[in-house]
Amino acid sequence: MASPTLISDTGAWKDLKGHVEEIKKTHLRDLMADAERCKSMMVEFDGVLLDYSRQRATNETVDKLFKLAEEAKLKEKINRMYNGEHINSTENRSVLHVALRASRDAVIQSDGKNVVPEVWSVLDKIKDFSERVRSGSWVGATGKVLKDVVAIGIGGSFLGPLFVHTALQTDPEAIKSARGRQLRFLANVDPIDVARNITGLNPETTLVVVVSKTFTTAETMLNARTLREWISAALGPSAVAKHMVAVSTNLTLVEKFGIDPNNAFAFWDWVGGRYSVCSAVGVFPLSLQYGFSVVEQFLKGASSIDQHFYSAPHEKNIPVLLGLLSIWNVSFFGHPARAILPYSQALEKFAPHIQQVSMESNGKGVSIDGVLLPFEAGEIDFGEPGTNGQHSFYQLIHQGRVIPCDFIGVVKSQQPVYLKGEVVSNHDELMSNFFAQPDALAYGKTPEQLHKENVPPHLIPHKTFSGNRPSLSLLLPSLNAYNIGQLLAIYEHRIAVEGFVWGINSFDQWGVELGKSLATQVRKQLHASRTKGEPVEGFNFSTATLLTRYLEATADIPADPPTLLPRI
Ligand SMILES: O=P(O)(O)OC[C@H]1O[C@](O)(CO)[C@@H](O)[C@@H]1O
Repeated sequence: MASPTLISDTGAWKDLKGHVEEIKKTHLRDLMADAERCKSMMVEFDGVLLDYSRQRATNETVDKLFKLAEEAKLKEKINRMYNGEHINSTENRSVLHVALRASRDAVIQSDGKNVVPEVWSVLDKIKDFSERVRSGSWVGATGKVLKDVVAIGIGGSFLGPLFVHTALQTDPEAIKSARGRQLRFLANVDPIDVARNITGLNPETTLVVVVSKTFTTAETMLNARTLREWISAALGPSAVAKHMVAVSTNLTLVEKFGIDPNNAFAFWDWVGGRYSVCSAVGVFPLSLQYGFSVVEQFLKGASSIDQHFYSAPHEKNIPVLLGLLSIWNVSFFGHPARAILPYSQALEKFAPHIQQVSMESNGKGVSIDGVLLPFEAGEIDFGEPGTNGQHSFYQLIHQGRVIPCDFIGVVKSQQPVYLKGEVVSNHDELMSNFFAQPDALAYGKTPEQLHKENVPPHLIPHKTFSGNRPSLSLLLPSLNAYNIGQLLAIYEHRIAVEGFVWGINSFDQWGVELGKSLATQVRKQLHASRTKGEPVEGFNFSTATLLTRYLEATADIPADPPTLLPRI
């Protein structure tokens, strides 16, 4: 008999469908009472501790999930990824972000060629160039040191680097090496983002890095042309060569744009945009800001998890366990969302980055073979650092919808504060919440408990918490560059595990294309209406009405306006 195409046709999937009905009869209050069970649900690797005992799962559930992984050929798929096979079949590409952080002597093949030497030749170039800028041996057109950097890019060419930058900004070692320097990110095509990013900057001391895998992304290219104009207007067109550099896979378009390809940092089509933070996309701007040695630690942290993911058995493999538990929550419990709740302000841009990695990867409607999925894949990711989230959306998580939560805690704060006479340190105060929230979700509060506390009867329904709400906790030893790399790789691989088991292609993103092509049609219409007075045509009633209103209300804009840059 031919093997089934869809994972939902397998015996393991059907078995879990039946098993979840049994698990629904249990309560986390009871499951948590079994210390042996809890002990078996703690896994540690390289200082990172995962506790998944607050999942609505038993050891039997986990065994059944491993069977599902077997049916999905998870290990084979992981091996195929590391072996450089073209697992991104709709784009006919290998998926080798692990090669970006492999050690210099590693061998990772793509299309019959070891890609590691190329990776390291770009890393060496980044090290050299960033040291020249930081030391002042590469200066701007007027001879001034380039102390500020604006990185232009969007999506994967922005969110990962922003996450890492935000996390490093308060790390003591990174602070020392960034002293006197600024790194900003211009992503949105909204001119307000341009205004915000150039405010307070002097073109004479600014280096602009255009980051785009394709070098065709409309938002990035318009922002690049805008900042090229900002530099030329202040320093003359010849200054662009000293003040603009690029990161791309498309060096031909980089040169066409007017950037010397010698000042461009390459990466490769086997690096997906949302998996590119460890390529020059992140490493170059971050090295300019923090120095290469700090960024190298970040790469090492990611590499440590890469090796763990590749070699650890499923029961000890943190990304595998996380991925399977997500599948359990999404596909069997039917929970559509996941909250990412780092108890560290330094991780405030982690959830926005994971939103893209997860939702662009796994938000798919067909299997990798193009068969319509009879189940929902992907989940809605959102999150905020604790404790801010507690004062925002936790009400819904505690008493409204069930949202599986990832609690991420850090043992040692980057910036400890102790106040004499306070009961606990500021970090202990933060961590008290990290430890308390998962139990509040798991145990809840019963009407009986409330009666005992003399709560007035009419308030009892309002103050009752059903509990039985799943979460997991990840505890990191600290939050230095190495740990940040670990955290990134854990989530990247977890998301790959989910996609491998669902049987989808987690490495393409056709879903973003339709919006792009419709925007092209609107752009053409706006140009024709503004320059030739052409009426709005070819749109439905709603869009035509809105477009007409927009054009009429801005009819005073000349057809060919002079260059105008923000002045704030
Ligand atoms: O780096 P580029 O080519 O400018 O693309 C930016 C982003 O656009 C997308 O293609 C769609 O959002 C992402 O996958 C990618 O990270």
